[in-house]
Amino acid sequence: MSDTERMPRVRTYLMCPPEHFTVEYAINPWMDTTVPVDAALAGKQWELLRTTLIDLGHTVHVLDPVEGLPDMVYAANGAFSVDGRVYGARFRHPQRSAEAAAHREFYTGWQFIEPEHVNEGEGDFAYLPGAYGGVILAGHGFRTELPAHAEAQEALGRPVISLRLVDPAFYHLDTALAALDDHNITYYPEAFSPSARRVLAQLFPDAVIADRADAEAFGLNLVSDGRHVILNTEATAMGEKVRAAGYTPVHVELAELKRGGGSVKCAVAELRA
Ligand SMILES: CN(C)C(=N)NCCC[C@H](N)C(=O)O
Repeated sequence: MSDTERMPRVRTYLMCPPEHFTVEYAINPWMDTTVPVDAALAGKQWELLRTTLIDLGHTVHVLDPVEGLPDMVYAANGAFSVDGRVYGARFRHPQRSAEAAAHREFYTGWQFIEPEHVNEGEGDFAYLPGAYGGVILAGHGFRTELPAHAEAQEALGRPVISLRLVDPAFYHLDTALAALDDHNITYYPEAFSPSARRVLAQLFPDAVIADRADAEAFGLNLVSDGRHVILNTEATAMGEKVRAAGYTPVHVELAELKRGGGSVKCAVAELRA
């Protein structure tokens, strides 16, 4: 399919500025507490991501950052919304647990479902409205626990496909898989268990397949509006792969946020009213 045939869909997003961003604890393999973070640079890169989304025609809401919650910039982890219903997050690590309340407050007026099980919002859940009548892909193995998948299905009324992650470097689903549009995905197969790989190959035969270098460059941690695929500047090869599949890559420098173990997608939650 050529680039001109891909139709973008206007989105509404939620982001949280890295005002209090530091790497003062290590809860994933990417975090190194011995190298100081350049907070000013992180702020500039975050702002460029925000304005890129706005320039593409999308709406970006901003969540107030809370002092003492340095990972709050990864706004995708705070909840997961589908058609006006919001399944709240419950963080695996105590360092992040207070973020859930800040997100809950943001969703005042939405139908909010309080979770019983550990889950890290859009970090481990992706929604494809055009695939199989609307399907949720869900990761488990490192952060989100398996019973949260059934809880999300009950809360959101959409089938949830459970996918087991097996490589600690790719500890959230959104480090290893992304929705490119309403019905297709890109993913790095080796991040998943053999059974999960079979499930993905069966459900998404036209998926764009990424390799380890793409995943390590956080090239799968992307945000797509169905046409424009926003990914970090390091992920050049991944950009070419999505271009070959008919999408338009838009690269944004986000190196400072990688220091906390995240990139574009982690910093952006989609609000599906
Ligand atoms: C793509 N990823 C991994 C995310 N969705 N979130 C990033 C979370 C980073 C944070 N330091 C943590 O380890 O929780």
